[in-house]
Amino acid sequence: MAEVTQKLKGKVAIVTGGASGIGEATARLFAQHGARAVIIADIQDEKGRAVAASIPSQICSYVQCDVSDENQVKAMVDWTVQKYGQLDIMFSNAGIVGNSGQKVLDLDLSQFDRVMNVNARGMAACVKHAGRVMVEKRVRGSIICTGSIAASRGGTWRTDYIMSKHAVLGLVRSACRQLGEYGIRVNSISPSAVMTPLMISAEAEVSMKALKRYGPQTSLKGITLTVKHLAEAALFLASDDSAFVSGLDLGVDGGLISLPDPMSSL
Ligand SMILES: NC(=O)c1ccc[n+]([C@@H]2O[C@H](COP(=O)([O-])OP(=O)(O)OC[C@H]3O[C@@H](n4cnc5c(N)ncnc54)[C@H](O)[C@@H]3O)[C@@H](O)[C@H]2O)c1
Repeated sequence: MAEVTQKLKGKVAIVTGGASGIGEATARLFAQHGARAVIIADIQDEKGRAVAASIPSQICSYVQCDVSDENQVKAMVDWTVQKYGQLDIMFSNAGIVGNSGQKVLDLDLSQFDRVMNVNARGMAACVKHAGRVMVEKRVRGSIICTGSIAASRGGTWRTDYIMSKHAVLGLVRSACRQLGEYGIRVNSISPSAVMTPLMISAEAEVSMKALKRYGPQTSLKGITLTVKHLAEAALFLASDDSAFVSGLDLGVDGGLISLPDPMSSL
C-alpha cells in the first residue's frame, strides 16, 4: 500500500455529522492523515459509535451532540479541549434537508425553524465555540463549514434549506474577517448532489430526480461526485496546503454553478 502523506499530523479535529455521508468520509480521511484525535459529533449514536470503532480507538471518539443546542456544542468542544489540550480543526458539517415542498407561498414555518435550527444556528454555534477555544489556546486553527450549491442560487423548492445554506456563506465570510486577526482560517465547501443518506432519505423520488438532473449537467464529464471528493476538499482546507486560504467557498460541483440552474424545472 502506498504511504499516505500525513497532512494533519498531531492535529485535533471535530467533525459534526460525522456518523454518515460526507462527515464520515472526512473523519476517516482525517484519521488516515495523522490526526491525533478525531471527534465525531452527531445525534445518530449507534452509527456514530460504529464509525468511531472502525477507526483506531486511540484516534477517534464519538460524542453525542445536537448542534442546534448551543449548550451541547459548548460541552462537546470543551470536552475535546479538556481531553486533548486544544482544537485545531472544526469541520461543521451536520445538516438536514427538510421537506422538498417548502415554496414561499406555502412555507411551513415550523419546518423552516427545524431546518434553520440545525443548518444555520447549529453552524453558528459550532463556529462560535470552536473559534473561542482556538483564540483562548492561541491555535491558528481551521474552521470549515459545509455549504451547498444551494448557497449561491435561488430555487423553486426547499426555500428554507436554500436560505439556511445562504446563511452558512454569510457566517463564513463574517467569521473569516473576525477570526483572521487570530490566525484562524474559515472556509466552506459547497457540494452539488452526492449520494448520501441525506439525499436518499425523506423524499427519495425528488432527490433521485435531482441527482439524475445534476449529473449530466456538470461541465465536467466522465466522473461522478462522491463523498471522497468532498473529504479531500475538506482535507485541503484543514491542512497547511491551504495556509493562505480564508473566506473561500470551495465549490465541489464539477463546474455546475457556472451553468444555468438545472433545478429550475423540477
Ligand atoms: N448530499 C448532498 O447532495 C449534499 C449537497 C450539498 C450539501 N450537503 C450538505 O452536506 C452536509 C452533510 O450531509 P450528507 O449529505 O453527508 O448527509 P448525511 O445525512 O449522510 O449526514 C448528515 C449527518 O448530520 C447529522 N445530523 C443531523 N442533524 C444533526 C444535529 N442536529 N446535530 C448533529 N448532527 C446532526 C446526521 O445524523 C448525519 O449523520 C449537510 O450540511 C448537507 O446540507 C449535502
